[in-house]
Parts: sequence; structure tokens; C-alpha cells
Amino acid sequence: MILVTGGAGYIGSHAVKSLLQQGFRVVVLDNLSTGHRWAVDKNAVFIEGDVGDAAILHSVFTQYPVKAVMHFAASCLVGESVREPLQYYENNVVCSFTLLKAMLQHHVRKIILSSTCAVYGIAKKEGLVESSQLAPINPYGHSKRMIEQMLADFSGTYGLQYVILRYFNVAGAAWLEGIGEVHDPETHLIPNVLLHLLGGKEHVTVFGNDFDTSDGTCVRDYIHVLDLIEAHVLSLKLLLEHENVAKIYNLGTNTGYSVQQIIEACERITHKKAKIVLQGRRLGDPAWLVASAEKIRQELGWRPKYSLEDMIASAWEWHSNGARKHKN
Ligand SMILES: NC(=O)c1ccc[n+]([C@@H]2O[C@H](COP(=O)([O-])OP(=O)(O)OC[C@H]3O[C@@H](n4cnc5c(N)ncnc54)[C@H](O)[C@@H]3O)[C@@H](O)[C@H]2O)c1
Ligand SMILES: O=c1ccn([C@@H]2O[C@H](COP(=O)(O)OP(=O)(O)O[C@H]3O[C@H](CO)[C@@H](O)[C@H](O)[C@H]3O)[C@@H](O)[C@H]2O)c(=O)[nH]1
Repeated sequence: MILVTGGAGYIGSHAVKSLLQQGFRVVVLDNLSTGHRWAVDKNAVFIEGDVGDAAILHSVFTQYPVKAVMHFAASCLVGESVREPLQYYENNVVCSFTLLKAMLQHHVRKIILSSTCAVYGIAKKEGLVESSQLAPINPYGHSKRMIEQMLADFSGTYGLQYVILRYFNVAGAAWLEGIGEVHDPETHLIPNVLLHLLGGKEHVTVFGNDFDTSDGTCVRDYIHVLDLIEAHVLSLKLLLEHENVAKIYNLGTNTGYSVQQIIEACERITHKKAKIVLQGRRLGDPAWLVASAEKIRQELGWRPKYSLEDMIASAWEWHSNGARKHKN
């Protein structure tokens, strides 16, 4: 059985569906702080609770034969982390510590961690590799960096085995399966543009056009959630079929798009025109984050199948149709 923390969230809910489709049994632990009960596939066991609650973890590990953990649960907004660092260190570092301690107490030694390219900080304009310098510039990136360090330390001393996946910007939806991104408030760029084009938001805000990039807006590397989950399944198989695994992989597409280019792509795909309002920079944003995902390609044979157009089109379908059912 696989324990999926944060399995009611955007990415976790896609992972749960995929694991079930691959024949794994799944138990989800989620406190529903940003996730949704409806997003959890009904064939998974759902436990509403906090990853920082040692008693709940004890009961989960006692009740279910958990072979590995996929740890998605976290606070994960860059700007919010600058405003609320206490929350980020508590929900990410402290809760992950409690989870890891419970795992070790119950002899569960395999984990996949959702990490982030925010651990790199200010990057040079070339594909970031896993060995690039780690110098986060916001509390969110620091908190994930600290969890990564715990895994490395616990691996050496206690035999913890892990795959750390550093995601770049995740987008798209498995909308035909009835899941996609729903955050309230929504802060991510692609859904914000699409929600505006659907009439739900007055305009699109662009945070800063004075960065050192070709058009002055921030550049990110966007990856389809289904490609991302495919990498999780490969990582899980690696962990389950081998001993002493301790791996770090970037998950991106090696291609950067500026905020301006993303808005234009959304306009092209939806045949609608966006109203743009320029604001100052958002706290904690680096100018440029683009992956080299060569390592996971070489070692696990993973490569992304979906384009930026696929991400935007599937998110558009989701926001136009699927997500509406869940709004009151
Ligand atoms: N969305 C991205 O582009 C992106 C990029 C890099 C990394 N990540 C990482 O991926 C993971 C999932 O992100 P997401 O976009 O799906 O976010 P999300 O907010 O949609 O999902 C997070 C889920 O975790 C749950 N949760 C949070 N704290 C919890 C706790 N203490 N106990 C139990 N449940 C808790 C929430 O209720 C939610 O269901 C996070 O770890 C995030 O840091 C996301
Ligand atoms: O309405 C908006 C929303 C965002 N942006 C900009 O668009 C870029 C992307 O922002 P967003 O979609 O919020 O993603 P990130 O801040 O890059 O963070 C996401 O991607 C990170 C990896 O880069 C993950 O670690 C985080 O968890 C996840 O929230 C940034 O430059 C933002 O300033 C805007 O200009 N207007």
C-alpha cells in the first residue's frame, strides 16, 4: 500500500488516480487545508488529518501495510511564504520531521518527496542541473531544502531511501477524469489567466516587467501534471525494486516561457483577449528558472510527452467544464 500525503490536492489527486490505475492500493492523509474531498478517487482510503499529528500517523502505519510514502502535503506558495514564514517552517519542516520520525519508528523506509526548483534561488540562464548551487531566496524554498537535508541525513544513519523530485511549474489537468487545479484564492499564472478569460477575474495581473529576461517578465519551465506523475510512478518502482536508493531529479521540460508568453499562448488557444494590469514584483520571485531534466531521462528513461499547448488546453477544458461542478 502507498501512503499519499496531500492526496486531495492538485498534484496529489492526480497521483492517487494514477497509482490506482497501476494496481497499487492507496491511503490518503490530507487535512483539506487547500485540498478537496471530492478530488480523492473513491477507491482510495481517505483519512482526514494532519501530517504533523504523530497519533494519526501511528494509527495509519499500524493499520495499513504501507510500503512507501509519496509526500505531497505542504504549504507551497512562494509569495505567501515571504509573508508567513512561520507557517512554512511549521507545515513543511516540522510536519515532515514528524512524518519521517513516524516512518522510521514503523520501519517504513521509502519516500518520494515533492521538492521544487525554488531550492536553487537565483539561477544563471542555462538549464539548472541537480548539482547546481542551492541558494533559495524565499522561505518556501528554504523549507523544502531543509526537508531534502533531513532525507539525506536520515538515509546515512537510519537507512531511509528516497527519491527527491524537484518540480518546476506544474500545469494542466486530467479533466476527463474529473480532476484539475482548484485553489481558493488561485495564485498560479496559467489558471489565473484562464479564469480571467472565462470572466471570473477582471484582469490578469503581471508581477513585474523589469526582470533581466527578454521581455522583462519572469521565465518559468512548465510541466504537465500527467508527465510529472509518470515520473513519480517510475521513481516508486525504482524504490520498490531496489535497496539503498538516494536520488534527486529535476522535473521540467528544458524550455522557459515568460509570463508575457504564457498570456499570449492562453489567448491563442482560447481565441480570447486578456486585459493585463502591470504591478510591481511579487515577493520572493527569481527572474528565471528552467530545468535540465537530462538526469531522469538518462537514468529512468522519463521524458515529457505533453506540450505547453496541451497543458493550457486541458486546464481550459477543466476550468470551462469540470471545475464548475465543484463551485457553489
Ligand atoms: N504546483 C506546483 O507548481 C508545484 C511546483 C513544485 C513543487 N510543488 C509541490 O507539490 C506538492 C503539491 O502541491 P500542489 O500544487 O498540489 O498543492 P495543493 O495545495 O493543491 O496540495 C497540497 C495538499 O496538501 C494538503 N496539506 C497541506 N498541509 C497538510 C498537512 N500538514 N497535513 C495534511 N495535509 C496537508 C492540502 O490540504 C492539499 O490537499 C507540494 O509539496 C508543493 O510544494 C508544487
Ligand atoms: O497572476 C499571476 C500569477 C503569477 N504571476 C507570475 O508568474 C510566474 C509564475 O508564478 P506562479 O504560477 O504563481 O508559480 P511560482 O511562483 O513559480 O510557483 C509555483 O512553481 C514553483 C516552482 O517554480 C513551485 O515550487 C511552487 O510551489 C508553485 O506555486 C511568477 O513570476 C509570478 O510572479 C503573474 O505575473 N501573475
